[in-house]
Amino acid sequence: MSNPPTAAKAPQMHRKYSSPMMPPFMVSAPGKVIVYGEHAVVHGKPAIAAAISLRSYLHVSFLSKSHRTVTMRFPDIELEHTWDIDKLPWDAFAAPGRKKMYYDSVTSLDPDLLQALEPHIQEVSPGIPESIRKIHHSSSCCFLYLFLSLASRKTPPSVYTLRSTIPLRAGLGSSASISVCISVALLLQIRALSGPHQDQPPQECQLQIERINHWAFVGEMCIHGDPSGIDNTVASGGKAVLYTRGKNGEPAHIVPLHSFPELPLLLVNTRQARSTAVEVAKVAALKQNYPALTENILDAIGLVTDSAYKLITSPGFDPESPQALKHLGDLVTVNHGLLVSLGVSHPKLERIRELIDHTGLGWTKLTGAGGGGCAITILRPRPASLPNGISQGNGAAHQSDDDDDEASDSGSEPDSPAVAASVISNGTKLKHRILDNLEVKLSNEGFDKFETTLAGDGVGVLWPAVLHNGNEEEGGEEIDQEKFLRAEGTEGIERLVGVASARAMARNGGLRDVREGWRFWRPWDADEV
Ligand SMILES: Nc1ncnc2c1ncn2[C@@H]1O[C@H](COP(=O)(O)OP(=O)(O)OP(=O)(O)O)[C@@H](O)[C@H]1O
Ligand SMILES: C[C@@](O)(CCO)CC(=O)[O-]
Repeated sequence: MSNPPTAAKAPQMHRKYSSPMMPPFMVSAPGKVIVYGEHAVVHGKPAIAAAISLRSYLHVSFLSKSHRTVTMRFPDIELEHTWDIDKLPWDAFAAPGRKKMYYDSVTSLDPDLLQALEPHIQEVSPGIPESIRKIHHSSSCCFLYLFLSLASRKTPPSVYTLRSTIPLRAGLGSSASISVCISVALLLQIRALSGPHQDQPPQECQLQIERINHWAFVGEMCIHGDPSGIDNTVASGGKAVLYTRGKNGEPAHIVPLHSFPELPLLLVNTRQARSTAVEVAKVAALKQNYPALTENILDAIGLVTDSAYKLITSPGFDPESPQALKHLGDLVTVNHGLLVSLGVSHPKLERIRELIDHTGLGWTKLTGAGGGGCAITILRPRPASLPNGISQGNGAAHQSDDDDDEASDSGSEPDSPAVAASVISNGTKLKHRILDNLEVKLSNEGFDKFETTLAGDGVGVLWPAVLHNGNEEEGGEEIDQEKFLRAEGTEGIERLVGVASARAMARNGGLRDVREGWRFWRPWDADEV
């Protein structure tokens, strides 16, 4: 497999797109969950977020020079639009004082550039309902702002096809993930990135990730009003970070958490649409009306994050130890309560929490902006510890601090405390029975359940978009745009792009998906690409 063109070392090749046509290539970026600290992070408190295994995938293909068009195909939101490259407002973006280089720092959107883009955004999806049109326009604005900032008038005609396995507007950073994909694709096209390749030193990996993240933040600003930057940071670099927003345009303080445990995570989507911008504005209004009270709640959320950070980075931290997990779980519970008091929960999130609490499977909180979206549950690690200390209260199971009592199978209802206790004697099989039973209940109430792993890879590159299925001798199978569009659901997309989690499970205990042919910038273990 060849590497992406790395022009940093060959300046004479810079921005040269002559024949033969560039091969199609793919990039991908993960979604994220905020484990602790959402909303408070907007107001300068620390938060911890981690990448998840759900991802967006962007396929870039090139047309012959006779076309002078750029096409955005975003079927997840039923958006497809083609612009004439020559009619885009290149002059506005290249005006003296406005032109940005790929290494420049852009911390806010330029209102004049937004105005120059406006007619090109307005021509997208006329005559559809306003609520959907707004979504189309956010994605178009993100794409066009980045395209005009990073590409040039001479850019080759191209088609950008994006599909995501991350549910939209669910608190899982779908917008950041697409911003990262668009940024990395454009940066690769203009040869402003080096690698990813084997043996790339960690500092060099970090530099590429920062460059991508920087532009992804610009894309995020086009979609959100006032993002903290935490989502794009995790979608770019992967794994997990402690993130504190910079004050007055200063850079954010980002501490990569390389020791963050790759914990199994239950994710439940309320399927209640909401907008991050609206939820963030709710908290801003609360702060305006009740400044001292709101500041205290935000401070308390910051303390939750601090406590988790101290634990995770303490010497000898063992995520498998029941005490450590209980500490992380208690913090999840407290964090959720504080978010409820900020007014960003939703009855559906509370219902999910009630259903999961009843099983004793783990600790649950809303994640992301709330107001709908998703809940996360940190699962107890070993079936043996699953029902520890479950006791009866108001008909629901809840955890006590008492840890080591065993109980026997009573044969009652699968989610009753007695049956939860029986998991100890029946191990993993029963844990899965409880999970299956929960899935049915959640699905009956219209919720979607996903099982994922925390702390995965960041940006990935498949250059060219060819998979060899383990056989480097044969030419391999090209992933073309049509195959990508035809792939059915998450499973179909993952199969097409070479994700083999089952194989990985057998090989490494399910800790990391295997992504055949894909390369990643992994500053935490630069050799293991
Ligand atoms: N698969 C996709 N295809 C095209 N556009 C997308 C896709 N996923 C997200 N977007 C864009 O991102 C917007 C969703 O952003 P929003 O911040 O509301 O949700 P989120 O990023 O999933 O949640 P959060 O920010 O709380 O984690 C959509 O309106 C759309 O413009
Ligand atoms: C609610 C919020 O804190 C998290 C969104 O995923 C907003 C942000 O950080 O931009």
